Amino acid sequence: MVQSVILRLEGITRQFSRSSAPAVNNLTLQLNQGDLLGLLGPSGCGKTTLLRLIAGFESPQAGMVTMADRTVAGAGHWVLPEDRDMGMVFQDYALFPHLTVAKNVAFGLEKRQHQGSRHTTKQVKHLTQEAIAQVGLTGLENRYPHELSGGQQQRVALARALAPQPDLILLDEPLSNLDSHIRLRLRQEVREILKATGTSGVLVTHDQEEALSIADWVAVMRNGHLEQFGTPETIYQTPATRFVAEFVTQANMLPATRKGDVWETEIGCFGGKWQEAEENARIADLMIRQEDLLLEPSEAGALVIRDRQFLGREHRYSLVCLSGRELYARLPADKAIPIGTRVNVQVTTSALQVFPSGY
Ligand SMILES: Nc1ncnc2c1ncn2[C@@H]1O[C@H](COP(=O)(O)OP(=O)(O)OP(=O)(O)O)[C@@H](O)[C@H]1O
Repeated sequence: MVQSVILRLEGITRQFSRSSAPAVNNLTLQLNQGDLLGLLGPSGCGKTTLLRLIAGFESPQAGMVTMADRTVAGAGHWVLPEDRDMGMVFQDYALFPHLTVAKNVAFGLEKRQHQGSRHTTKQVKHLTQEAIAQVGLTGLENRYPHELSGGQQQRVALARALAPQPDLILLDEPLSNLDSHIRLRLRQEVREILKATGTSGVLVTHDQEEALSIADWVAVMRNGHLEQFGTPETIYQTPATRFVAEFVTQANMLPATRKGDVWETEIGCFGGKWQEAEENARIADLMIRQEDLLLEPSEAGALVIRDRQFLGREHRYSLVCLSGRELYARLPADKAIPIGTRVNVQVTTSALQVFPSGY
């Protein structure tokens, strides 16, 4: 089945002032109908600006935004936000406190009705009820926002965005105001709701776990440009740059020097089959993911366990090398190695990735 493209960004640039670097710099990507894209990156990398460019709250100085074959910005075109077929969900819910759940959800539909939309009052009622049911809030239609939990309020915001059945939903850090256990549950639900309704989505987040766990595609941004675009699996397993490796996988990075066929580090030498660029490099950082470090207690061990955190299924160990460098390892929680134990480490060579210096 050929999927149609719902969103295309081509060479989008937005610079707020001449003296500052572009907040979004020559960015190109596309999203297929029904897919969910996670925009991920550290604070200030341009995620929100990019979302606002898609929404039409900002206009690009260069490039084009196309939504379902309609150019909405660039190349002489400009479509106002309210005329783009999209819904928005914000971090702070942005509900009207004096309106009930049903009235909040119906708001966009009624506003469109006043602007001459095709919906009859009966249809507005039906679409409202349907959206409320989709987010699991049937029965709470007459409550006011202050009578709902944060998670429920965010569901109302989602229902309000879904009710007009938009092509695309834009979600700006929708879960970051919620407690962690509600956040975990709701993020799965948001994905399920979008999938069940066939709605495409763009979700801004600075939380790598959130992006990897719910998005079909992840765009990692840095200083306004796209650092890597790929599936969560690709981003996690083969980060394109050292930045992606550190930011997304929170992997350990170990300085290494090439000695013949192996890379020498302060915790041992590692051999393997390297890429050509890696073969030619003399100095590099080796990426070792936390879950790929195996610990073997040994009195002559080169590392010491400084601390241990219990994370449920696993322990996260902080290890100190002789140089004082700190590394992290995650191991199944069935066996706890005491703090203070000296250990050696083993790494599956196939799990290593080399980032030549200056890469
Ligand atoms: N209206 C504006 N005027 C001037 N500069 C702006 C404006 N909006 C954003 N910026 C700047 O553009 C850059 C990108 O900001 P943006 O809010 O898009 O980043 P972000 O990745 O969403 O960050 P955060 O996660 O902290 O929200 C920042 O340097 C910011 O200061």
